[in-house]
Amino acid sequence: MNWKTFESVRHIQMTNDGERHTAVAAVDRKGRFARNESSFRDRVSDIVSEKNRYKLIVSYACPWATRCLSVLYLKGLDDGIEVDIVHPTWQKTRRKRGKEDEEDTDEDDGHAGWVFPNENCRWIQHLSGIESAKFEVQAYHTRKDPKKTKKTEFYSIRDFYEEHDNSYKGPFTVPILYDQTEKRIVNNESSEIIRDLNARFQPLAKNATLDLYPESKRKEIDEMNEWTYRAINNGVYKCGFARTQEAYEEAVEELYEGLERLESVLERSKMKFLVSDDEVTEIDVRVFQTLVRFDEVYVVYFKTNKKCIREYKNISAYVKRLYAMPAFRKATNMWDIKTHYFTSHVALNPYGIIPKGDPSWLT
Ligand SMILES: N[C@@H](CCC(=O)N[C@@H](CS)C(=O)NCC(=O)O)C(=O)O
Repeated sequence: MNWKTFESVRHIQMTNDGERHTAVAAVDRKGRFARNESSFRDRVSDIVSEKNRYKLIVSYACPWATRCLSVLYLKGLDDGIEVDIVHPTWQKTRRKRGKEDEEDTDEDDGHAGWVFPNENCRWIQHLSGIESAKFEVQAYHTRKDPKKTKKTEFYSIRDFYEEHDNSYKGPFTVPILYDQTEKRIVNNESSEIIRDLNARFQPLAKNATLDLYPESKRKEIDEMNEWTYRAINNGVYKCGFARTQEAYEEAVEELYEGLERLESVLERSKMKFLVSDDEVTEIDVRVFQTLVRFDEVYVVYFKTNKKCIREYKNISAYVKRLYAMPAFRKATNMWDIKTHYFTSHVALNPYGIIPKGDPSWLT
């Protein structure tokens, strides 16, 4: 066990004392998880026809990022917008000045977050330093074309934020929509990125006729976005990152009320998707990402164990229906999902053991 590294990372994951921090530390005085507002909120104002001017930086593990990835695949934008994928296990994000090798991280900097390993790096070590706790690096996790960024190379997601604003203290989150011409973060808020992917890249979209936010359904989608975000998408995090029994119980109650409500919406409507029988919309994309992770991760890790998704008749059939669609399937990588949650927060799972689970019900 490397106690020095472990302690510095644990400290920063548990406190919010003005140092660079992660979302895990965002709690209020009552121990309730209080998510930070996203900070980069420019929108893509013109219609984009230039290939690979923008890139989307994601983790397969993150439900907010894979929202964007599903939309990118649904719209057929995979040849028009580049995608960079980070490794799911958080690492120290600051390397010693002048050192190229990511093993050489700055011991005095406790921040841990998303990184792109070198292409010759085969394993990522758990931050506990325990020898046996190491996680494979796939080619898709490795560092991407350095010429497209302002600095000579980027190692961590934090590097992208600090290129943009060196005084920014985090959290250094994905997804990021990055402008490769202006070399800047345009937006880091998934609910806005999916709207821009839906509407602003039409000349590059192979499936431009699909409208995920159609005029006639906007009111219904907005209304559903509100309660599903509060109770379900953000609700699982409020359960998992709660620091008092009271905060946890409040969050669990709200979460399961939300799931019962979703179950009855699907029971009553008998439609294939949430607000339409023939076309998927953004509400399906948003809700799916939480539901598909629920039984494999949240039930154990976030203590949302009153009921599994596979026990809900209508919700489980709905998740399976979406999972059968290539755009959803391609954006779902269960290895990255499980590896991230169980190996990144040293304060919550110090040994990085990944529970077995069984996602076979999805197919
Ligand atoms: N509001 C953001 C939330 C994104 C977010 O919380 N991403 C998490 C991963 S699931 C992250 O990157 N966290 C990094 C950190 O906390 O340091 C969005 O919806 O885009």
